[in-house]
Amino acid sequence: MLQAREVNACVRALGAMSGTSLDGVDVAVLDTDGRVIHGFGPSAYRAYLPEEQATLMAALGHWNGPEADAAARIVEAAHLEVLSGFDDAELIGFHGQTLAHEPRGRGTCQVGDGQALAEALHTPVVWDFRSADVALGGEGAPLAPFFHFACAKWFGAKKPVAFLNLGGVGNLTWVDPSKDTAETPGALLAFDTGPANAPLNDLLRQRRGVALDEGGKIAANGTVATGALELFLAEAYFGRIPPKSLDRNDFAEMIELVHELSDEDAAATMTAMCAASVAQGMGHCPTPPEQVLVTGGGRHNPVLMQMLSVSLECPVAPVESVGLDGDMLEAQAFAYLAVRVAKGLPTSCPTTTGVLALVGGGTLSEPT
Ligand SMILES: Nc1ncnc2c1ncn2[C@@H]1O[C@H](COP(=O)(O)OP(=O)(O)OP(=O)(O)O)[C@@H](O)[C@H]1O
Ligand SMILES: CC(=O)N[C@H]1[C@@H]2OC[C@@H](O2)[C@@H](O)[C@@H]1O[C@H](C)C(=O)O
Repeated sequence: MLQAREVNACVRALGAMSGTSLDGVDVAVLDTDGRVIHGFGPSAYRAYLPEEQATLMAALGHWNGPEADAAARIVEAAHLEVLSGFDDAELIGFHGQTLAHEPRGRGTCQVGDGQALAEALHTPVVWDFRSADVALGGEGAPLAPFFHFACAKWFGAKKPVAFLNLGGVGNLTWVDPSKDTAETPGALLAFDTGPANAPLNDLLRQRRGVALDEGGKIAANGTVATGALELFLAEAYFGRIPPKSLDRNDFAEMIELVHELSDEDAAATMTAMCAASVAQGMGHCPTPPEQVLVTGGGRHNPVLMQMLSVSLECPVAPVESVGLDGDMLEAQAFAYLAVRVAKGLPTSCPTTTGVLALVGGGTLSEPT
């Protein structure tokens, strides 16, 4: 019987995240009772090979069929490889790879079989974190907010702060740590801000065969096209009241807005689009946060960080400034959420996903 089910037990959990930028699998150990963070453990990263990444890319938008199956096998093999390097986890939180996300339509689809991983690793696995939330009327995303609340408590925040994740898609969590728990009404507000790095990555892959604008060097030599930026901000998504979420490719057509621009101007404009969507989203925060703590790969881009600093009305800093690891925060989040699921605790609430009631999303698969 999994010790995690004992209410007060601290569990050594391993979280695994394969995000929308499709670059690889992040894995991190977290010690937690599902409420309080007791400690952070080792972490690892397993990049997808170019041919694996191409298969994952081709599977985006496929809810099932051969493309989705091929993606699932890659996701399972990559996770097995990296998770096998850890031998003392009592529980694994396995997010899988999102191929499609349409919470108000067909649902949400993360591929990778958690039961197969539980068997291969001889360890219980929590997976399929998003379906229960969507079934109860929620967006199914973002799910990291309850962990963000625990992080704010962990570093001793006393006033509201915001966590901003800049991966393929951007998401913001406003946290009031003076409230007792994440479940307390008014403690959290969360939503996807807009596209973050994915559209620029896709543009540069098409035009230059490179995966990203390393260090923002291409954008640094460009000029922002204000007309394209204004057209982007006129998208209906930005007028929607949160909670709200996005699929990776919901803004794929924004490449059209920059298609006549040079690589440098297009990169500068797309970087500005990311920053401007965050600035627009900040207006939804119940009170201005004391600071915005940036996590995810976008914090490695100084041009993006500078644009955020200029356009937000509060200090902006990477999460490392409060002792957290911005490359592993999402993996740690799914370790945390796995423990909550095992203990029957909720993982989302009306103000994080728009779900009708507190819901604990996830399937617990024990090895047979
Ligand atoms: N040194 C860097 N310079 C510029 N951009 C970077 C750098 N490092 C990472 N990035 C950007 O961050 C992306 C990866 O971010 P991250 O790993 O947080 O995404 P993800 O977790 O896959 O996405 P999501 O959070 O949407 O699921 C890269 O694809 C790239 O666009
Ligand atoms: C459907 C889906 O996979 N959404 C991801 C994606 O990547 C960032 C943003 O969009 C966020 O909503 C979510 O991931 C993070 C880990 C979350 O659920 O908090």
